[in-house]
Amino acid sequence: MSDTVLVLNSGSSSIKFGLFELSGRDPVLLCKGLLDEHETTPRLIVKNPAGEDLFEKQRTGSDTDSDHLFAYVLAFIEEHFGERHLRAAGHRIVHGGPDYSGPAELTEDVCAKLEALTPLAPLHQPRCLAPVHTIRAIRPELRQIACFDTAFHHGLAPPASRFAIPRRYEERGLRRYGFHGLSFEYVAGRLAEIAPELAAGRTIIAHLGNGASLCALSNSRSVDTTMGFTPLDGLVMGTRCGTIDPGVLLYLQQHEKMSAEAVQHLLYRECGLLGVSGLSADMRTLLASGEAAAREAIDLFTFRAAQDVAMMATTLQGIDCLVFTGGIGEHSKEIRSEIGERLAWLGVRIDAAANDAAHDRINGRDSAVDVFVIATDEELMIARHCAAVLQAMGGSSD
Ligand SMILES: Nc1ncnc2c1ncn2[C@@H]1O[C@H](COP(=O)(O)OP(=O)(O)O)[C@@H](O)[C@H]1O
Ligand SMILES: CC(=O)OP(=O)(O)O
Ligand SMILES: [Mg+2]
Repeated sequence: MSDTVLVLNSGSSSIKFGLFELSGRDPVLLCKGLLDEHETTPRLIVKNPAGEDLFEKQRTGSDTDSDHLFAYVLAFIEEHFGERHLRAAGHRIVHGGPDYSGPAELTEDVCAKLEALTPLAPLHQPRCLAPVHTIRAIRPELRQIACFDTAFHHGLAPPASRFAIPRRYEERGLRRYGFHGLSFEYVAGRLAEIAPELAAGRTIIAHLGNGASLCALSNSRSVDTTMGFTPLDGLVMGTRCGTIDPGVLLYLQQHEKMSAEAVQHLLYRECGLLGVSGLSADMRTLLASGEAAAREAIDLFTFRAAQDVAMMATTLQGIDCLVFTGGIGEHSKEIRSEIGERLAWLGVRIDAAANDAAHDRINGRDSAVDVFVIATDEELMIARHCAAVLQAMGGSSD
């Protein structure tokens, strides 16, 4: 009887899951799915590893929240993969605070500690922790493991980790943590497989999805990143503002008389591509639109991404390799090309045909920088961490 692990990845715009078999050297995907939270027709979609539909469940009138869809995920696994032994549920937890440099078992105490970090990731933390409670209620004996977005950046040190505020606040945890670590860790691993000669070099990974951030890697380790204390910092995102003059927040509170809650809602949910375009947070919609405001939102997105690549390159004292990943980074040749053009002064040259094909290497022969497109796989990274945790705990099947 082979062992399996269920992986849940709750992002800001999607909830994905995967069931992995743990018998071999690397976890193998058995099925994957999506909890589509569309307002009127929320759905659970399950696919086989080839991407073909296996099952679909629409939430009905009596089903009031995502809990029901998680319960269906567990029931589906029991029905179709019940002969295997589900050993653990692994969760992407966006904020791990200062304490976690690796995965942790989700005991009640650990959950309470992570819940206390909600103000530092209000869009994500409750969504990440909700399935932990649901699964505990249905399968209290099932081991649950947290894999943190922040853990990959745990080695971040001053000055990269520091804000220019009085030291007493830093002692209370006000520092830069960084996020998207599971994605950066996976992509760094893939890059080392595709181009091992670059693993020791200076690499910048651009995770461009609904949330977006850059990571500067030296010797495959994170030395700087654009997200900070919260996943609000850095690049322009779907609905988040990214880096902003803190004076704007004071102005909104003092002169527009906005409450702290209203400012939080504005900065997390109404800014970014949505706020500037007035149209959509979805890059596909903006690229297809002929409206001037949509173009302006795209220009701001690529302008700020290129500016911050230069900032990361300063940390690294140069750049050998640039990697695009995330929904936009993997799928939009226009955005890759526009960011590449803004970085021409750094010697970046993207080859048009290779960029169209979007397969691994996309730089031209005359490029001073190696440029790649690598599809991220946060679920597989979580499954790998869980496999290591379970192995360290020993072969027992509890
Ligand atoms: N073909 C495409 N062209 C441009 N953008 C795309 C394409 N496919 C997906 N995207 C964009 O990717 C973003 C979502 O990224 P993703 O990484 O899946 O999100 P999440 O952060 O929720 O994991 C959306 O803005 C979406 O428009
Ligand atoms: C940390 C973060 O922004 O995650 P996501 O891209 O899933 O919103
Ligand atoms: Mg994501």
